[in-house]
Amino acid sequence: MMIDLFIIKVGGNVIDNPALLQSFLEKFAAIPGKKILIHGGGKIATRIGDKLGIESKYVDGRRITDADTIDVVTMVYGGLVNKQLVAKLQSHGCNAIGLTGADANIIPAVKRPVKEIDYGFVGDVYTEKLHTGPLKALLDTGVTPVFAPLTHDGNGQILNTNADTIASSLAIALSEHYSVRLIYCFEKKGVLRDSADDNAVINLINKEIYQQLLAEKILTDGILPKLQNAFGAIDNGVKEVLIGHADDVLSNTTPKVAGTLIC
Ligand SMILES: Nc1ncnc2c1ncn2[C@@H]1O[C@H](COP(=O)(O)OP(=O)(O)O)[C@@H](O)[C@H]1O
Ligand SMILES: CC(=O)N[C@@H](CCC(=O)OP(=O)(O)O)C(=O)O
Repeated sequence: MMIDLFIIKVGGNVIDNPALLQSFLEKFAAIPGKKILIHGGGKIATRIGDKLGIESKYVDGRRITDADTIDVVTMVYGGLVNKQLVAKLQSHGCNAIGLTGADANIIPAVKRPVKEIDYGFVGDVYTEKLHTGPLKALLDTGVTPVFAPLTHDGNGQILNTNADTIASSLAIALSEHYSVRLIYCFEKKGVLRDSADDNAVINLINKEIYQQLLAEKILTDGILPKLQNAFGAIDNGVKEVLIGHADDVLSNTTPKVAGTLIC
């Protein structure tokens, strides 16, 4: 079956680079058919937190989100970044609508239980409880949903959820109705064998190669949640997952893909 829905995630390093963001959004707007954008913005939240005297801490690529931090990320992801992206997409002729996971109750989550680490107001998504109805309705009217990486607990609490996880959860839930290609866009050409060498792209990663790369400690920081989520998607019905450069987003919606294919 042909791919009939593209779910595309764009990370904070792209959003923070005006030239790269501009070219990414132009290309995203040019993708024909149904599509959803999920954005990060971790870098911007860190910078604005710094200005407010609120320090950022990460464990395994996830932000420790205390009471002050959840306010910062709600403002930055749900406000500044989301609305700027929507306005820019509108200027490129893409009829975008900005959402968080709380809107239309699309992404319910639970506050991550405290084990060795207290992540604070970080939400783990209930993939099986996602409400895809409102999204299908928007897609059917030609509107393009743009998600901030925020979820909610149903009791009035906004939660911070890694944007890669939001993207894979939406891709899994929507795979029931569509044939989905999930594309992670960032500022590198793919998963690299040597993170200092931008051209050392690994074209294909299966579970065996993934285990080897983990053992060799080639994967660190933000690439870890990306790959965990990519495999989670593949294992749960998503047809195709790609990790590639933001500039390659348009070609990555065609059969001629660039970057790292996860299988
Ligand atoms: N082997 C690797 N290949 C590519 N990127 C890597 C690798 N190891 C670590 N990284 C780092 O992971 C980062 C991507 O994660 P992150 O900064 O969270 O991106 P995003 O905001 O797009 O999700 C890259 O910018 C890079 O610095
Ligand atoms: C829980 C958690 O870590 N949430 C992320 C959400 C933003 C994000 O994922 O942004 P990037 O895609 O730009 O990294 C954070 O606050 O950093």
